[in-house]
Amino acid sequence: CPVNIPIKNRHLFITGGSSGIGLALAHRAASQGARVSLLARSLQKLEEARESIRLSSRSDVSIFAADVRDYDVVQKAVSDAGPIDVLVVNQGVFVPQELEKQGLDEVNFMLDVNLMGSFNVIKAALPLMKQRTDCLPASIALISSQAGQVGIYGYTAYSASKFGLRGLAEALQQEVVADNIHVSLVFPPDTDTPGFERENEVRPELTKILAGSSGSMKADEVAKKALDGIQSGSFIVPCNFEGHMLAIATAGLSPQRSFLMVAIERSAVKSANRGSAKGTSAEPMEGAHTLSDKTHVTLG
Ligand SMILES: NC(=O)C1=CN([C@@H]2O[C@H](COP(=O)(O)OP(=O)(O)OC[C@H]3O[C@@H](n4cnc5c(N)ncnc54)[C@H](OP(=O)(O)O)[C@@H]3O)[C@@H](O)[C@H]2O)C=CC1
Ligand SMILES: CCCCCCCCCCCCCCCC(=O)[C@@H](N)CO
Repeated sequence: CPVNIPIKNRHLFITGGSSGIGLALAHRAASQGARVSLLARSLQKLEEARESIRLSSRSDVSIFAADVRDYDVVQKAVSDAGPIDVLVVNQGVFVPQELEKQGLDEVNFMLDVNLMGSFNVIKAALPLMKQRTDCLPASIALISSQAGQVGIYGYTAYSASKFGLRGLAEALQQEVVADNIHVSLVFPPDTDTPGFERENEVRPELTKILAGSSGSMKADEVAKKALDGIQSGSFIVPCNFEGHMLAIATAGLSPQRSFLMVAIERSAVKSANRGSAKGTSAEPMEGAHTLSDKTHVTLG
C-alpha cells in the first residue's frame, strides 16, 4: 500500500547536490522545510549552491566536500552530517563514446562514481538510518537514467553503471523494508544540466538521436517528479510519458506500489503471451508457469 514519507523538518542528504538535478532537488526540499545536506567534490561549487539555496529559501544547508569513490571520506561526511531520513544518491558522470574507442580508464571512472560510489554512500548511511528514533518511514533514492532501463549506443559503461543501480535497488529494498526504509529508482530522460551541456559537446550523433527520442526535461521538472516519487515511496519513478512506457516495458519483478500498474503490467504480459502463442494451441508454452487460470508467464 502507498506510504507517505514526509520531508518537512527531516534530514535530506543529497550526493551531487551542487549542480543540476541534485541542486534542483536541494532547492525544492529546502523550500518544503527539509534540513538539507549536500555532498560533492568541489567546495567552491558547494558554497555557491549553499548561497543560492540560502537566497531562495532562506534556509541553511550543510555542505561536505568528498569524493564518493573514497569510502572513508564519505563515511566521515555522513557521520558528521548526522542521521539521515532521506538519502538521495544522485552523483553521476557520463562520458558517451563507442566502447571500441573508449579507454578503460573512462569505463572504470563511470562505474566507480555511478555504481561503486553509490555503494559507498549507502553503506555509510544505512547504519544510522536504521537507528533513527522517529517511527516515520525513511527513503533511499537512487537517481538512475532511462539509459538504465534501455541500453543506448555510446552508453555501454554508463548504461552498465545505471543498470547496476537497478539490481542494487531491488535487492536492497528487500533488506531494508523491515526497517520502514523505502527505495526509489528515478529514471530521468535527457535533462538540462551543466553535466548535460558538457556531454552534448562530445556525444556521438546516434546517441543524441536515440536519447533524444525520449525528449528532454528541465532539472527542476525532474526534481519535482523525483521528490513526489520519494515522498510516495514509489520504487520506480518515471519522469515523463516515454519514461512511463519504458517502466512498463522493463517492469521485471520490481515492487509495484499501485494496483493500476499491476493491472497494466498483467495486461501487457497477457497480450505479449497471446502474441507469441498465436497460431499455437491455447496450451501454455513449454516452460510456461501458470500464475492463474488466466495468465501464463514464460520464465527463461
Ligand atoms: N543530465 C542528464 O541528461 C541526466 C542525468 N541523469 C543522472 O542524474 C544525476 C545528476 O546528473 P546532472 O545533474 O546532469 O549532473 P551534473 O554534472 O550537473 O552534476 C553532477 C553532480 O555530481 C557531483 N559529482 C560528480 N562526481 C562526483 C564524485 N566522484 N563524488 C562526489 N560528487 C560527485 C558533481 O559535483 P563535483 O563535480 O564537484 O563532485 C555535481 O554536484 C547523475 O546520476 C546522472 O547520471 C540521468 C538522466 C539524465
Ligand atoms: C516503449 C518505450 C517507448 C519510449 C522509447 C524510448 C527510447 C529510449 C530512450 C533512452 C533515453 C536515454 C536518456 C539518457 C539520459 C542520460 O542519462 C544522459 N543524458 C546522461 O546523463
